[in-house]
Amino acid sequence: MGCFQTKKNDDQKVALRTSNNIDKELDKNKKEQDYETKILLLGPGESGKSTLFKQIQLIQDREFDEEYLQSYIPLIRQNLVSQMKILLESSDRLGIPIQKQEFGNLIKKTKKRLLWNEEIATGLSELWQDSGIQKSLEFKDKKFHLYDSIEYFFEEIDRISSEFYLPTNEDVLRTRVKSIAVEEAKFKIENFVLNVIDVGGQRSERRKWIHCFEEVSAIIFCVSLTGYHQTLIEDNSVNRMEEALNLFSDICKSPWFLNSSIILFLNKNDLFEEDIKKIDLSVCFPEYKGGKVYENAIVYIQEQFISASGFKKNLSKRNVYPFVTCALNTENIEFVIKAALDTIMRNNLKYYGIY
Ligand SMILES: Nc1nc2c(ncn2[C@@H]2O[C@H](COP(=O)(O)OP(=O)(O)OP(=O)(O)O)[C@@H](O)[C@H]2O)c(=O)[nH]1
Ligand SMILES: [Mg+2]
Repeated sequence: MGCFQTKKNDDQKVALRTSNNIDKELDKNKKEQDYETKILLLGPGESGKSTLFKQIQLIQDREFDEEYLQSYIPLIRQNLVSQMKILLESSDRLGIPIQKQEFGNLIKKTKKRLLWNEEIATGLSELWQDSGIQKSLEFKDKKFHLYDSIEYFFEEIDRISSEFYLPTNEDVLRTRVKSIAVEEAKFKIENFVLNVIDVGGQRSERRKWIHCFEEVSAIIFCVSLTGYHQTLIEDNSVNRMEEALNLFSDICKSPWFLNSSIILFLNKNDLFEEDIKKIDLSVCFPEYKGGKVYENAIVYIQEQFISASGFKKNLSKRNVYPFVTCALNTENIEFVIKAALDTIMRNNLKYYGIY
């Protein structure tokens, strides 16, 4: 017993000494040099990677410039049109009648981007209030999928329709544009120079991922917490969280990332907090018995991802570093990004033999 006790104390002393040395090295690095790191944002479609990319830009610059904000006007208006089209087509399929049929037909027929004008804005606003459309909304996620922020944008449609409209930061963060190209940018946050790479997460986009796999310091793997009750856009027989778990497992086991820190962002916490009150996590994990209790559900999901990583607790040198995030919340993201950067730097010092 005594012997074990002494051994444990020795281990603790070594761990403490190593940790203190790393702290000193971090302080030294912080004072002396910029620290370059390559961060790859991975995860399935709609998990929040591009939103995070925009937030990192915002953390660096503190605001988006006017030209950038303006570039979002057509995208936001197109989000409104495309989502109304889905609502109208779904109402037809569900046999739910719409009052404003004529304008509805015009929206359903649009193939290309609509030229935005007052008539379109008023028509969309009236359609949104149509009792048929409101009824169809009740079937969201069960019979069809809509962008997460579409309710927010429809509620703001008067502001968005104004000829003087300039999107806010929140509008930009909430806009949905599916990534179909790899986007790469350098950011400076404190004394870190981050080379951040954002890729498309839908299945058809993942073949491009391998081109970014070399010399990655860290992966930030994004998962939408709401995926537990949603299916994929690409294949509506597959649950989103199951897809995320499989993908995460492949990434953690990949020989490309043996020296990379694996940071997990359990994202869309704001939506999850609401959803978990209504939909039990057991719809995705039948063995889950924690009920509709937020804390139980988060812990359970986190455990599933740690287990999928294959990193054995106390046996493996590798860890998953999980964070619960809301990518729309700049303060939250600034906090977790800085914590993640600290983790990445500590791991790099360990891997490259400084400690
Ligand atoms: N409410 C809420 N919405 C979020 C959050 N994170 C992202 N979104 C929204 O979710 C949608 C999808 O986010 P994206 O950042 O485009 O997702 P992505 O992972 O880049 O998707 P792909 O490019 O298809 O791989 C956008 O409309 C975002 O505004 C979040 O934490 N909360
Ligand atoms: Mg994207």
